[in-house]
Amino acid sequence: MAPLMFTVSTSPLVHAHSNIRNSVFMPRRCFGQIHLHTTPSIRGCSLSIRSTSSPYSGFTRIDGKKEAKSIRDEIKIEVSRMNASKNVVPGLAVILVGERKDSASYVRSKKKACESVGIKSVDVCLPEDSSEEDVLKYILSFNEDPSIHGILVQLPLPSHLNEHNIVNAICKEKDVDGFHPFNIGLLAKRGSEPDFVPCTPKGCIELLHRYNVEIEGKRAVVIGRSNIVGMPVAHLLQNEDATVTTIHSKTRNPEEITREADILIAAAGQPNMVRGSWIKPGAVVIDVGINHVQDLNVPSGSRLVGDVCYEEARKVASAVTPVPGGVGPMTIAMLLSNTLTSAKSIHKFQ
Ligand SMILES: NC(=O)C1=CN([C@@H]2O[C@H](COP(=O)(O)OP(=O)(O)OC[C@H]3O[C@@H](n4cnc5c(N)ncnc54)[C@H](OP(=O)(O)O)[C@@H]3O)[C@@H](O)[C@H]2O)C=CC1
Ligand SMILES: Nc1nc(=O)c2c([nH]1)NC[C@@H]1CN(c3ccc(C(=O)N[C@@H](CCC(=O)O)C(=O)O)cc3)C=[N+]21
Ligand SMILES: [Mg+2]
Repeated sequence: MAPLMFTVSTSPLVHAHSNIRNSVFMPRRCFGQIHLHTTPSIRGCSLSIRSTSSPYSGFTRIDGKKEAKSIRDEIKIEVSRMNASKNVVPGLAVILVGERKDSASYVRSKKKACESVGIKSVDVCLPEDSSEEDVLKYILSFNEDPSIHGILVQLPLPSHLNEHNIVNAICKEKDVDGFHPFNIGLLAKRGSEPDFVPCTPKGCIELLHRYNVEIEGKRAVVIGRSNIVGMPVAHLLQNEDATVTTIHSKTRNPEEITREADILIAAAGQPNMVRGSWIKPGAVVIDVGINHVQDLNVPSGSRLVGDVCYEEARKVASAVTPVPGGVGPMTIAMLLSNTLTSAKSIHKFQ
């Protein structure tokens, strides 16, 4: 644990406009570490909903693309430091089954990101009708392969495959997605830390840290309870002493619950579900959703939107992540970070 050593204003409420990017309070090198927050930068305020114009002169667009770039720059330095000292190149294996276009595109982004920091990436693309044995064969060989430090099986898998059996086969030392029951168990268990935290949830928390958003004692609401995002991000927030409520598809009147949130994380996969009126004024909103919606005004015929109606949210919230350019790039940066951590741990490099 490496608490930050900044001594800063102890005023409990600081206006959002003091939450400037590039602020001297911005923690550096904070991925994969645990922070002590002494800078409550985003102002909490009354519950009355103002949906006309922003009460904050300092609305912040949380720039995940920029933060991810700076994390990659640091990872690149660490990768070369490790290579110089141990003659080891971290290696990530990605297994893709089937031909989903979105999955293939994430796999390409991961490969490109690996190249940009000097991590070796090995991709295996298997046909849609692969058997469980086919997939397990690759996992078992990567488990044994000393040049591979991280193994990721792109989800969702084709429906005839048992996700549970496949994810469990990844050895826990190379579980850079943090989806193995061992790591999920440690995440959920109080007083223990998992070896790997799932990348998207870790990216969300990292953004909150980097923008000096106070979490302790705040009300956090998570929309979604999936194994990939909703469930682990709720655990992470609770571990940081937020009071956490989870909303799912059976929740009644979700907007009444989201309006109480100081920190709102939307991961439902429902385009523009979160309207301005769902948001408490001054709240910080993290939009995980990646939804392709039809737009005949653009050449591709479709456009990427989040779960949050950004144009409405920016008038009410103090800070919002955009889609694209918010959580997505952070997810990939956290994957690189987890792969580096794994390689360091396997090769006993500090
Ligand atoms: N930016 C990134 O890096 C990533 C983005 N994503 C995106 O995040 C979104 C969520 O992904 P994922 O968690 O995998 O999705 P899932 O479909 O696995 O889970 C969605 C969750 O949202 C809940 N939900 C769905 N509709 C509603 C609704 N109308 N009201 C309340 N809750 C609802 C579901 O409830 P129930 O449990 O009851 O079914 C479920 O818990 C998707 O858009 C996905 O593309 C995902 C991973 C990474
Ligand atoms: N085992 C596994 N691990 C995952 O981490 C995993 C997965 N399976 N299955 C699918 C989801 C989704 N996911 C994303 C990664 C990057 C972006 C990303 O970079 N998005 C860009 C835009 C991308 C675009 O333009 O399409 C952005 O938001 O700016 C999005 C989504 C990882 N996932
Ligand atoms: Mg724990």
